[in-house]
Amino acid sequence: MSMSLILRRVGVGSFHRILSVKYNFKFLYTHKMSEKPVEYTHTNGIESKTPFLIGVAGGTASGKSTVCQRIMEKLGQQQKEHTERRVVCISQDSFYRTLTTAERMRAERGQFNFDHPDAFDDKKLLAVLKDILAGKKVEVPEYDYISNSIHPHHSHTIYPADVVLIEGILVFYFPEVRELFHMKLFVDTDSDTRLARRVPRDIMERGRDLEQVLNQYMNFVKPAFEEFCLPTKKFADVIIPRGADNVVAIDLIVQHISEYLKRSPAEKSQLQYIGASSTPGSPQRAGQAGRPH
Ligand SMILES: Nc1ncnc2c1ncn2[C@@H]1O[C@H](COP(=O)(O)OP(=O)(O)O)[C@@H](O)[C@H]1O
Ligand SMILES: Nc1ccn([C@@H]2O[C@H](COP(=O)(O)O)[C@@H](O)[C@H]2O)c(=O)n1
Repeated sequence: MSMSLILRRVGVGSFHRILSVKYNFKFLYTHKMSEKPVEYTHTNGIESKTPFLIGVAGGTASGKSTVCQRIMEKLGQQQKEHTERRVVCISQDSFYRTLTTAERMRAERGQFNFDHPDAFDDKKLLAVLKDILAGKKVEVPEYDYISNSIHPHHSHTIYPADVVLIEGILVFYFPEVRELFHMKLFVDTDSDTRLARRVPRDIMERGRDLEQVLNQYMNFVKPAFEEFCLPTKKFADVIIPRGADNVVAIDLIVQHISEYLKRSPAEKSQLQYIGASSTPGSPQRAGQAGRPH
C-alpha cells in the first residue's frame, strides 16, 4: 500500500496524531527518473549496494533503542544470523570519545557532560557511516557505561545490509553526519516519562546510584537536551510520539522499510537519491527554512 493510500485510509488528521510526517517523507514514494546513475560500490572485487541509512534521534530514554528493536523484530531480523541480516542497528554511544584521566575522574563522580556534542568522536562516526555507505563491513566498538569507556575487547561486526538504523541523542546534531541519512526519525517522549525510565535503567544497568543519576540529569542531561538535542527535531522526516508505545507509527515505518526491501537495486538507488536530496540543510535544500520544533 502506498503512503498516500495509507494517509487516505487513516485520514490525515488521525495520521498526524499517530506520527508527524514532514512533506519530504512522501518524496520517498515519488517515482521520478533520476539523473543519478545506479550506485554500486566494489569491496574486494564484489559488487555491493549502498544501504538506506535511517537516523533515529530523541532524548535520553525516549525509547530510541526499543523502537529500533521493535522495527528489527517486526521485520524478522532479530532471529537471523548477523551475517544474514538485511536491517541492522548501531548506537551513537559506540562513538563516545576516549576521556582524559581528569575527565575520567569527573565521570566517575557523575560530573562529566556526556550529553554535550564534544563528548562524541563525530569524525569517527562520520568515517564509519561513510564506510557503511560504501558497502563495507565495519567494526563498531561496544560502549561500557560502567567504566565510561569503549570496551577494550568487545566490538560488533556490522555486515553490509540493505537498511542501517543509527540511534542516538545527537545523531542529527553534526551536519555532515545528518546529511548522510536518507530518512530521519525523532522519538518524542515526554520528559517526565524519560526521567522515570532513566533512573531505574541507570541504577540497574549502568551501575549508578540515585543521587548521581539525579544530579547528572539536572546538571547536564536536561540542559543539554534542551540546547543540543531538541533543536534537531526540526530535521526529522517523521516524529514518533510516545516511542515504542506508538505501535501504529512503528507499523507504518516497518511497512515503508518492507516495501523498500522488496524493490530492485535500481529502484532502491532511486529512492535513496530522492530521500537524501530532500534532507533539510543539504545543498539541494540550502536556503529553505526547517520547521520550528
Ligand atoms: N514503551 C515503553 N514502555 C515501558 N518502558 C519502556 C518503553 N520504551 C522503553 N522503555 C524502557 O525505558 C528504558 C529506556 O529505553 P531505551 O529504548 O533504551 O531508550 P533510549 O534508547 O532512547 O535511551 C529501557 O529500560 C526500556 O526498557
Ligand atoms: N558514560 C556514559 C555515557 C553516556 N551516558 C548517558 O547516556 C545517555 C545516552 O544514551 P541513551 O541510551 O539514554 O540515549 C546520555 O544522556 C548520557 O547522559 C552516561 O550516563 N554515561
